[in-house]
Amino acid sequence: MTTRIPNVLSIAGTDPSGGAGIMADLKTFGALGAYGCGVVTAVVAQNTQGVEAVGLLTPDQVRTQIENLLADVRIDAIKIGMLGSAAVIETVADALEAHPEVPWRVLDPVMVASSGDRLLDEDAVDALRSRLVPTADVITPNLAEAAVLLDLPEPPPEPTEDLAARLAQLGAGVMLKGGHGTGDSSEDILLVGGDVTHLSAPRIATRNTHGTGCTLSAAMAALRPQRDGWAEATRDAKDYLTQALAASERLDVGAGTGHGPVHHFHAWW
Ligand SMILES: Nc1ncnc2c1ncn2[C@@H]1O[C@H](COP(=O)(O)OP(=O)(O)O)[C@@H](O)[C@H]1O
Ligand SMILES: Cc1ncc(COP(=O)(O)O)c(N)n1
Repeated sequence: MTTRIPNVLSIAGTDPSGGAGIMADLKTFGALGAYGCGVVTAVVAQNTQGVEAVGLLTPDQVRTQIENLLADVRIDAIKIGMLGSAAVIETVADALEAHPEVPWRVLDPVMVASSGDRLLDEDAVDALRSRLVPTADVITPNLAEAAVLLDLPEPPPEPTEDLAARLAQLGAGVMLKGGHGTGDSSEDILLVGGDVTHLSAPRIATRNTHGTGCTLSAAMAALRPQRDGWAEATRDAKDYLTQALAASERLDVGAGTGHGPVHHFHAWW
């Protein structure tokens, strides 16, 4: 645990509507006492209704941003979100392997937006699984992403310890998210270093779920340098997200027919 202000990096795609991607990550870092840095991987034209277009950056553009940043700024934790292509996945994996000094790494294996639009090339899943997952401390798949990573025919209905254990065999700790379940509570399972933690929060009745996964993984990265372990950091990250979901109705973003953002600054305004 550090007492200095942590510098936390998001490597992710953009969301001009500010609810997901690197925009959500930087808000989350700021709300949780971390200084935010950002490396853009993709320029995404999206709003609360869905994704209109995806423009991927080249591997060279991504590599140069990371190297230039790390040559100057001490980074205390990294959150990795949308990467888009196998080539960018390889680039980020190479960069992380070349910088073992960055202590904490959270990988959100972003594949599909909450609107259903694809954010990762289909042929990139192998690279994600074999190159990037083993460089992460914790991966944060939702149920659909867990099914893809494990080659299951369809998403399981709820997180289970067995599913989390199979994901952990890919080479990282696991925060298996149950936001797409149906019960009265939203249940997640954290499995790190063989320790299982069940995390439960009341399911909030809202359409404002755009960026929940981004916000959770960013909160984990922001809090890990400020807490004693992943269990404590993840519990506090989920509490922050639950409060941001509960306060989301106070915002007025989008036409109201899509999925609005959560309120990242619910504790301030
Ligand atoms: N309606 C909700 N009420 C409370 N928590 C939720 C709700 N929807 C999602 N969550 C929580 O948000 C986090 C992100 O989960 P999920 O929606 O499954 O991920 P993703 O955004 O990647 O699809 C998890 O901790 C999940 O439990
Ligand atoms: C650039 C970008 N990255 C990730 C998501 C997924 O968002 P969610 O957190 O709702 O799964 C998104 N919509 N856009």
